[in-house]
Amino acid sequence: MNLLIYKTQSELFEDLIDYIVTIANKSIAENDCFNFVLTGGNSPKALYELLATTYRDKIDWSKVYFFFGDERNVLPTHESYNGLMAKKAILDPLDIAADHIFYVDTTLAPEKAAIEYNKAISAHFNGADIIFDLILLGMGDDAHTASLFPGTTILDNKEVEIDSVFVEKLSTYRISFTAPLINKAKNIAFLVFGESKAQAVKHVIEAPKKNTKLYPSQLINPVDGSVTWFLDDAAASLLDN
Ligand SMILES: O=C(O)[C@H](O)[C@@H](O)[C@H](O)[C@H](O)COP(=O)(O)O
Repeated sequence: MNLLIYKTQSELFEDLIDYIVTIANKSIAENDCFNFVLTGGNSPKALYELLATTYRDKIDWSKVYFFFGDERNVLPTHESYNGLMAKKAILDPLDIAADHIFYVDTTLAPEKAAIEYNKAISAHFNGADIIFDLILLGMGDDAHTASLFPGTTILDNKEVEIDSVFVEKLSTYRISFTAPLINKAKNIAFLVFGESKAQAVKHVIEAPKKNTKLYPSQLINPVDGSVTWFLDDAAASLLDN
């Protein structure tokens, strides 16, 4: 696990973009494509906007395929649909082709949406192992990541797949990558900033004994890949070393 801590968000974004560009260009050079999983939430919006403007010339976007690590159970036109945030922040500005974007079809019931998403992603990987080049993750102040929330059934799903899950505390369904699917990735990057996340960061990174039911982000341990935490000082403020 790599831990990178920054004084400001702009310094964090600069390094995170350099990290993304490096992985993207290596993937494109080796496989002529870059399979990139976006996170939802508020943290990544400015990152996506920077990739689509200041840094747009750093990557051949025609070779990039976009996926979503989780999605809310709302229609694609709803303001809290992660796909809509990404569409506005990066996918439309970069004019990404529709067949390069894998949205979760939330016009379907959650369980069916997860089944269809699994089918679409398996077809994209053409029956090969589903190993993404890079998965971006955020983390909530309750140490959830993607839609792996504390105490939910998806935490026990050991399959490499997308699943639907009822999240009691939100009284809503979510569609999400399981931890085993996330852990297959070549590269995983957590993007976590702000004081409100400091306690969760400490529990996830420094807890002497794991408690993945309580701190689901502890489930993220890539099988062969690497995980890098991009934190600002505030989010890292309770870490010992
Ligand atoms: O659908 C989502 O909301 C995300 O996938 C979720 O896991 C998010 O990354 C965290 O909740 C952090 O969200 P913020 O970046 O808004 O703090």
